[in-house]
Amino acid sequence: MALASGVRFAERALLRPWALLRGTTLGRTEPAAGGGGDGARRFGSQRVLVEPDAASGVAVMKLRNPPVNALSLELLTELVISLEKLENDKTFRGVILTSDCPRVFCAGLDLTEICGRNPAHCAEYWKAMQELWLRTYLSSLVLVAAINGACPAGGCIIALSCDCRVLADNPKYRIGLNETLLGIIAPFWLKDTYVNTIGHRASEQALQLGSLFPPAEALQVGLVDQVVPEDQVQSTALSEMARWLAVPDHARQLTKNMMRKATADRLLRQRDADTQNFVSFVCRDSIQKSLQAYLEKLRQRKG
Ligand SMILES: CCCCCCCCCCCCC/C=C/C(=O)SCCNC(=O)CCNC(=O)[C@H](O)C(C)(C)COP(=O)(O)OP(=O)(O)OC[C@H]1O[C@@H](n2cnc3c(N)ncnc32)[C@H](O)[C@@H]1OP(=O)(O)O
Repeated sequence: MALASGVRFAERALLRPWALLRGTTLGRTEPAAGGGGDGARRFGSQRVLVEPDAASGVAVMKLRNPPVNALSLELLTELVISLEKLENDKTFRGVILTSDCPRVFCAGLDLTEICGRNPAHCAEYWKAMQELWLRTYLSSLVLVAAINGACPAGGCIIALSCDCRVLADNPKYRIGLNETLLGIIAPFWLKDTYVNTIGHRASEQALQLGSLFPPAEALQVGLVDQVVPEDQVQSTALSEMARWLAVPDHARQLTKNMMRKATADRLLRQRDADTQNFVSFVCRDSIQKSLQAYLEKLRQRKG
């Protein structure tokens, strides 16, 4: 079949995630609350809850790594595996990605994974980050982010890797790439994703300033597609999903691939170098000090 040979090429180049899996409980299946048939059964892992609806071909994937859905190595691995499972099941055409943690969609990279860790651990962690981005960015499924909480840095990238973003209208739910404020730098593939979404000039400003946009500004700059009252985020995400699923899969998938492949290929061509850059950068004493200070500030700041 002609379908997305480029997507398949990219998928073949991706790591197998199983080796990363440590102490997770993937594959567990349990009846959804009030559910009966197969279409109502949910599955998932400790940190990712998947509620599949076979009738509509849409699954809701909830991040549940309290308190703030920081992207730990385990969460990254479980996300990759859950996504792969849905992609391999031809019943499913779309996924709504949302948070099971109150007030936070995803706090981004788990700073405890790169603070005071050895280079080998940082490298393993970064490879898992690359893997998740590649898989989501090139996913053949329609991905809609239902952003029901704060969405900084890596959380923003999760959202930007989706095809469409719906943000709850709450001034505390800010979204953007604030890396520079932590003294770190967004890698080129993250920058490319930003530019592809909001354009060069807006990215140049927002990346340097580490801007986190409140909902109205996020909508204005094009970081999100809709801002709706908090209690309408899920229903709006479902409506958006219906709009995207009204398009024939093969045409939509090939078009998505055409729009995104060059960006993903840039990372695929230099994954090892990107990992080495990341590791040598975050393992510098000065960067470790800034990250420690930021983490300490977060721990002291309550509310
Ligand atoms: C499926 C598709 C996926 C695609 C994915 C691709 C991924 C590719 C990613 C590539 C990313 C590369 C670059 C990324 C860089 C980063 O992400 S750096 C991290 C930046 N994050 C932040 O700056 C957010 C920091 N946190 C906050 O601002 C707030 O915590 C919050 C999110 C706004 C929530 O506030 P609140 O509800 O008030 O909670 P707090 O009290 O602040 O925090 C609770 C505890 O959680 C700890 N914590 C918070 N954030 C982090 C974190 N990022 N890492 C580790 N720990 C964190 C915080 O210290 C508190 O801890 P305790 O005091 O011990 O309870």
